[in-house]
Parts: sequence; C-alpha cells; structure tokens
Amino acid sequence: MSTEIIHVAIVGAAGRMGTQLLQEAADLESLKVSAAIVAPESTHIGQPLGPQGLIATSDLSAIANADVVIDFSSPDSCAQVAEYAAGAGIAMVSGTTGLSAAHHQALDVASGSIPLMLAANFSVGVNLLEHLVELASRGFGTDADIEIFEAHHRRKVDAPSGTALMLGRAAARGRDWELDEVATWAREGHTGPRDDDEIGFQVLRGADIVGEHTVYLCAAGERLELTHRATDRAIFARGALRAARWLAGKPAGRYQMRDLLFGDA
Ligand SMILES: NC(=O)C1=CN([C@@H]2O[C@H](COP(=O)(O)OP(=O)(O)OC[C@H]3O[C@@H](n4cnc5c(N)ncnc54)[C@H](OP(=O)(O)O)[C@@H]3O)[C@@H](O)[C@H]2O)C=CC1
Ligand SMILES: O=C(O)C1=N[C@H](C(=O)O)C[C@H](O)C1
Repeated sequence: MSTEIIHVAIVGAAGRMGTQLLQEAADLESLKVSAAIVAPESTHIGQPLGPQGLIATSDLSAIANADVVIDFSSPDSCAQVAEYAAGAGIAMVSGTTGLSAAHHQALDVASGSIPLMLAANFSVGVNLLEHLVELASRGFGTDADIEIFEAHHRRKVDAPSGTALMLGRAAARGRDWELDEVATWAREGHTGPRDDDEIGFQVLRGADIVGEHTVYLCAAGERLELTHRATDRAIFARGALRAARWLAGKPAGRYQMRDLLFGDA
C-alpha cells in the first residue's frame, strides 16, 4: 500500500460524523485533513474544529486542494458536493443516507468523471452481514418471511436507515425480487394477512443508539436472526477514511464498500 500522504476535505465537519472523522484522522500519519466544510448558516463558520483546529468554512472551493472529499451531511448537500467535486476532479466518499432518485442521478453523473464511493454503512460487520443476508434469503427461499428491524438515536432524520435499505436489497436479491416491489414500510390497522413476497421494515428511534440492524428470517418451526450492533461511531469514521485512501487515484466510476473489502467490483 502507498505511504504517500493524501489530503481530504470533510463536508458536514461539525456534525456527529464530521466530528468523529476529524478525531480519527488526527491519529493517522498518512492522511491530512485540508478543509472542514460546514452548512452555510452554521454558527461554526470561522471557528476552529477538531484536534487539527481547522477553521470551518461553508465555501466549497476550500476542497480544491484535497485528493478526496468525504461527505457526511444531507442529501442536497451530498449532490451539490458531487457536482463540485466532479468539476474539480476530486474523488468523493459519501456516507450520507436518505437520498432520492434525483440525488442518486447527480452522483451517477459525477461518477462519469471522478471515482465516487457511496456507502450506507462503512463498518466491516455490516458489509459482511449484507452477504450473509443474501445467502440466507436464497437458502430459505419463500419458506421464510423476511422482516428488517433497525434502531438509531433520536436525532436521525431519515427512515428506514440507509443500512436497512441496503440489507433489504440484499434480501430481495436472494429471491430475485426488486425491493421496491415487495417492501412494506409500515403496518397499521386491519392489514390483512402477510404476503409471501413481502419484506417488512420496522424502525425504532431513541436516545443515543449508535445503530442496530436485525434481519429476521421466520420459517415455520424455526427463525434465523442476523444482527449487527454498532456501539461506537468511530467504526464508521475509520471505514470512511480507509475508503478515501483506497479510492484516491482510482479510475472514474461508482464504487462500493464491498469493492474495497472483497474486491468483487
Ligand atoms: N455511511 C455510514 O457509515 C454512516 C452514515 N451516516 C449518515 O451520515 C449523515 C450525517 O450523519 P450525522 O453526522 O449523524 O448527522 P449530523 O446532523 O450530526 O451532521 C450533518 C452535518 O452536515 C451539516 N450540513 C448540512 N448541510 C450542509 C452543507 N450544505 N454543507 C456542509 N455541511 C452541511 C449539518 O449542519 P447543520 O446541523 O448546521 O445543518 C451537520 O453539521 C446522515 O445521512 C447519516 O445517516 C451516519 C453515520 C454512519
Ligand atoms: O444516522 C446514523 O447515525 C447512521 N446512519 C447510517 C444509516 O442510515 O444506515 C449508518 C449507521 O447505521 C448510522
């Protein structure tokens, strides 16, 4: 692996993940944070952030000297950063969730000119879980009903989580289904019995839960529960920093965490 120092800019630098990224990056000799971007109306503008004491700015042109921009902000901001990074020829890693089809379209366009990795979850465990879920879904076939439960902190703004959707897509792949055609996002009232070709989602929001996901495969007489529990946000930050180093210098295109971890692009 190259020991060349890479420069990264962080968008959403004053947020929970931004703060964690600045903290984790400070321990790395092979990576330097060159810009800390915050929201246009942020009270942090002009103030030092993180152990690096970087002065926060909302001016996106501050990312110009970076090799990679790492974004953990909002869907609109993510799409805007992708457009800017593509114009400036800067690789992009994003963990932002809750993206619409239009946001994904903006990322697709950007990935025509830069390497871009979007991952709903940068932990190794969740990316392993994705494989296990597809395998289990295929193995049981329609003998098992699949339900996905996720729990997060009270400040999370999107639901279901990006990770729950990613696991839902893996379960659907195992059955050769399209998630959008089989997802049940909520149940209330006289719902009638469950369909065979259905993947249900349940969501909990409370206090400081970092992130928990369980995929239930419920068959007659047995039940398989595949669970991941994140107990420290640092795992996401470390994964995103690892992704930034891996992505720097790659050809333009869309990349996923599984390309880094398993090399099955
Ligand atoms: N892929 C993964 O592994 C993980 C993904 N996430 C996802 O990352 C995203 C951020 O999560 P989290 O850090 O908890 O959320 P926070 O709300 O704590 O942080 C987001 C930050 O982005 C800022 N922001 C909003 N708009 C802009 C903009 N235009 N330019 C620069 N900054 C902006 C916000 O500022 P302000 O508050 O002033 O609006 C805020 O400080 C979410 O989508 C979350 O789901 C989270 C953890 C792990
Ligand atoms: O908002 C969060 O906190 C998290 N969001 C990601 C998601 O939506 O899946 C990843 C992780 O679970 C934490």
